[in-house]
Amino acid sequence: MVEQMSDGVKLRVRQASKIYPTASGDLLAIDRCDLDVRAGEIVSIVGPSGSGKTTLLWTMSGLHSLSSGEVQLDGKPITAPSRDIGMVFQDANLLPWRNVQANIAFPFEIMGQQPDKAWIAQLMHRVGLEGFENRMPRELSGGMQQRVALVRALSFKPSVLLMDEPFGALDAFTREEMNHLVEEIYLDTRTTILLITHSIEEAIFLADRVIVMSARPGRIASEHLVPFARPRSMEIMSTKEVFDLTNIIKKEIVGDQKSMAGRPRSTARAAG
Ligand SMILES: Nc1ncnc2c1ncn2[C@@H]1O[C@H](COP(=O)(O)OP(=O)(O)OP(=O)(O)O)[C@@H](O)[C@H]1O
Repeated sequence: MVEQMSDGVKLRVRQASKIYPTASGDLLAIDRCDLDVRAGEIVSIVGPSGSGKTTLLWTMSGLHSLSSGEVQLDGKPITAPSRDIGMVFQDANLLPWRNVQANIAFPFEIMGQQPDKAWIAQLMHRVGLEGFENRMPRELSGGMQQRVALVRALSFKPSVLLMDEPFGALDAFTREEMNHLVEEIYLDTRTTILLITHSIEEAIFLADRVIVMSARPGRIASEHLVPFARPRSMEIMSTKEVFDLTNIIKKEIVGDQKSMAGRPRSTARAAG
C-alpha cells in the first residue's frame, strides 16, 4: 500500500473535465470538478442520471483519461489502473466458466503474480463465502456474486475502493445486508471508499460525506456531512436528521433535473 499524503488527502480531483466526442458533436460530461477524499473516508456521490458520476469514478480508476484537469492518488497523478485502487461495478463481471476461487485468482494470473492466499481466505470468511470457493458463478445468487466481486477487488489490499452502483441490481434486503458488510469491511481495513449510488438512503447510510453532482455537465454541486458514529444501525435511517438530509438531497437532485428539462439539449462546449 502507498502511504497517504501528509495532509491526509488520498484522492484529489482538480478541475477535472471530460469531453466525449460523439456523432452529434463534443459532449461535456463533467466540468471542472474539484474533490478531495481523505484517507479512511467513505464518500458517496449522488446526482441525476447522466450527471457524470461514472465518468468521474472511471477517471479516478485510471481507466479513462481526462480532457483537462488532474486526479491524484497520494499526490501522484493517476494515469493508468493501479493495484492500489480496487473497483466494484453493478455487474459482478465473473467469468462464468471459472469457479469462485479461479475468478478471484484471475487478475493475479494476468499480472503474473501470486495471490496472498491467507488474505483471500480471510476475506472469503469475512463476506460469508467460506466453503464456496469451488462453486461456479451460476450457482450463486446476485448478492453472493457481488460478495465475490468485493473479495476480488480487495484481494490486492488496495488503499482505495471505488464502487459504481454496486448493489443497484440487488433486492432491498440483500442490499441492506451488503451495506452492513461494506461498513464491516471498512471498519476492519479502513480502506478509503468512494461509492456511486442512485439510492440517497444508501449514500447516507454508508458515507461520512455525500457529494451531490449537478445535471450534465456534471459539477460538484454540494456536499453534506453525515454525522453518525460507526458501526451504524439501520435505526439511524428513521431519525429526523436522516429524514431531513434525504429530503434536502432529493430536492437538490429533482430541482436540478427540472431545470435541465427547461434547457435546450445542445451539446455543451468544454470549459475554458
Ligand atoms: N463513452 C462515451 N461516449 C459518449 N458519451 C458518453 C460516454 N460515456 C458517457 N457518456 C455520456 O456522458 C454523460 C455522463 O455519463 P455518466 O455515465 O458518467 O453519467 P452518470 O451520472 O454515471 O449516469 P447514470 O446515473 O445514468 O449511470 C452522459 O450524457 C452519457 O451519455
